[in-house]
Amino acid sequence: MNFQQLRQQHPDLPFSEQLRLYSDEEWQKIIHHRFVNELGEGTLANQVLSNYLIQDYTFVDSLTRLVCTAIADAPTMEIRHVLANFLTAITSDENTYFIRSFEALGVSESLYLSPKLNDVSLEFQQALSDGSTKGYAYAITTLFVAEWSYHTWAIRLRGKRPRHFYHKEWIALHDNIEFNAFVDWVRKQVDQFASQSEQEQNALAEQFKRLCRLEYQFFDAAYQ
Ligand SMILES: Cc1ncc(CO)c(N)n1
Repeated sequence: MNFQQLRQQHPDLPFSEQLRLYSDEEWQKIIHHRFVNELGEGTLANQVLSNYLIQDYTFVDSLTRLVCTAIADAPTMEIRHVLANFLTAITSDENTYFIRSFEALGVSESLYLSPKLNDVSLEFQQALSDGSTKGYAYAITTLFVAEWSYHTWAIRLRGKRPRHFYHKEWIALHDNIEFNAFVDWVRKQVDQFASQSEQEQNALAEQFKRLCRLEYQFFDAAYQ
């Protein structure tokens, strides 16, 4: 089924939910990934988490660039303000999480500042960079996959109390009042893209699916 057929079958769903449904198979693989389960149980091996965080530190670097271009392309000052606040969060609280975790896990600065990127990370960089060159809607939809998927698995882990701070805080960074409000806001932005042309909608749906696939492959890669 193509994206327009899916929209016709589910005309009452918000655009964000239509996008998600179009990529449901990939989406479920992210939310129920072994990595997520082990994070919640606190049984994730340090080696796996180290592999993941080393790659993810470069992902977050690319993500900050994407947010910068979304700010530049944003249609209003109010939108710039919300995105700038998010940029502050990922360059402060989230950044210090990485640095403290690298220290606790014994990952040296030379390793996390000049890592050897795996294939999924390289593809992710390309997808994020594509996401930042095609205008506001494309950039926001790209950001949306990353934040909404992490938000969704973090909510799923509510009530889990892993012992180590590097497990606990990675969940808390994706389930807290400010972050949840931000994800809600992004979702409402995306819902407005229902008014774009069919051709643009289809491009957003394909980008959404491509990113969902990369998200679970990114988890897979931490085990290799
Ligand atoms: C790969 C990946 N996707 C999403 C997020 C959430 O920002 C992250 N930190 N890493």
